Amino acid sequence: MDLFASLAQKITGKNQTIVFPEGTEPRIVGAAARLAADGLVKPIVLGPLDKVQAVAADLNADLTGVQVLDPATYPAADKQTMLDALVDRRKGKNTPEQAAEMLTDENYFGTMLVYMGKADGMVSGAVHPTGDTVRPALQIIKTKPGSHRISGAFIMQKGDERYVFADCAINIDPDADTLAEIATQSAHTAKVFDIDPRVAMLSFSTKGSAKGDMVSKVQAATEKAQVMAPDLAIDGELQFDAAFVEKVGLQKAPGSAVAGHANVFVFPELQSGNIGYKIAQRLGGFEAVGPILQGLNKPVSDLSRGASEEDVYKVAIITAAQGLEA
Ligand SMILES: CC(C)(COP(=O)(O)OP(=O)(O)OC[C@H]1O[C@@H](n2cnc3c(N)ncnc32)[C@H](O)[C@@H]1OP(=O)(O)O)[C@@H](O)C(=O)NCCC(=O)NCCS
Ligand SMILES: CC(=O)OP(=O)(O)O
Repeated sequence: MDLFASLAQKITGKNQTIVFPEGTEPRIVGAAARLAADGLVKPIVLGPLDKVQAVAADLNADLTGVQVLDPATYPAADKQTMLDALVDRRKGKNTPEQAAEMLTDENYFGTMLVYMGKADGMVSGAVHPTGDTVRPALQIIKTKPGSHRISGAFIMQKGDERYVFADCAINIDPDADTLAEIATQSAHTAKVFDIDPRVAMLSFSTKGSAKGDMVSKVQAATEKAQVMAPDLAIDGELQFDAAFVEKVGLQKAPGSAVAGHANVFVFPELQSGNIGYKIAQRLGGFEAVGPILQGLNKPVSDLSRGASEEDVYKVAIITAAQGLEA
């Protein structure tokens, strides 16, 4: 069965509530209306009712089943409860005055709805850059037990081909420990999407063909990931051709259980990860679904600002499916 059909089946009837802070953005309103009409999630879109309705009218979208919530007119008692919860969560980090200021930002408001259990997940980032979208989740929702860092993966798919690329969104220059954790998180994400993971730790070097600090970091991360998850197929350091092309894998990394057959690609830092996924998407014709945040206590999903309405719809389905696991 198609990936999204099977996820849609999983969430149907589960009434997962997903909050969309960017409620006046047409791609968001269109996707929320479709998700409600298809009975997949209960969307909450944030924004002034008249503005959301105007966007829906322009799109000819039906808002039946979509809750519109305007933070500006949120009841005073509920706002105070939210503020108290945020002040408590950010104790020692932010003052009450700073917390009140944070709640004027729709991404903090939406994240608090998730933190307080009033929504099961959040999807944002069609308009906001990644940092502004995910910082509230990093500060408030935080990592789940066993995770130390949050990272961002993409499911890349074209026809029957399906791969995981990570980290393409969050950790700018991960150290070896973080890279090892990204590898095990990404293997877990692969399993959620019915991919039997074979994880390649990517570099510009294969098995010592080049030297230097960048290569040593990937080698150390590979060893750490293998220790963290001895049952997983993880190997490195591998160049992309050695990881992906059987003949090249045999030539450059003979005996590797991953080389030539990798389907989970862990990039050494964010420049290569973010550039790599966009090249596969824009030149290679792969659909890029994500970034899916890995390691968070509750699901919050970022979008690329280049996301289409269809991307928003699909990321919301993934977020709701993650909510069932949380
Ligand atoms: C994610 C990002 C915004 C965090 O940056 P930041 O807010 O300056 O980070 P800070 O170091 O000030 O950390 C803010 C909080 O988040 C936490 N945090 C930061 N990165 C984290 C991570 N990867 N995992 C878990 N928590 C993290 C910090 O511990 C801190 O928590 P605290 O306030 O409770 O102490 C930053 O790493 C970034 O810009 N990444 C690249 C985003 C991007 O542009 N991607 C490309 C497009 S997708
Ligand atoms: C994931 C990503 O690259 O996001 P954006 O295009 O919004 O920067």
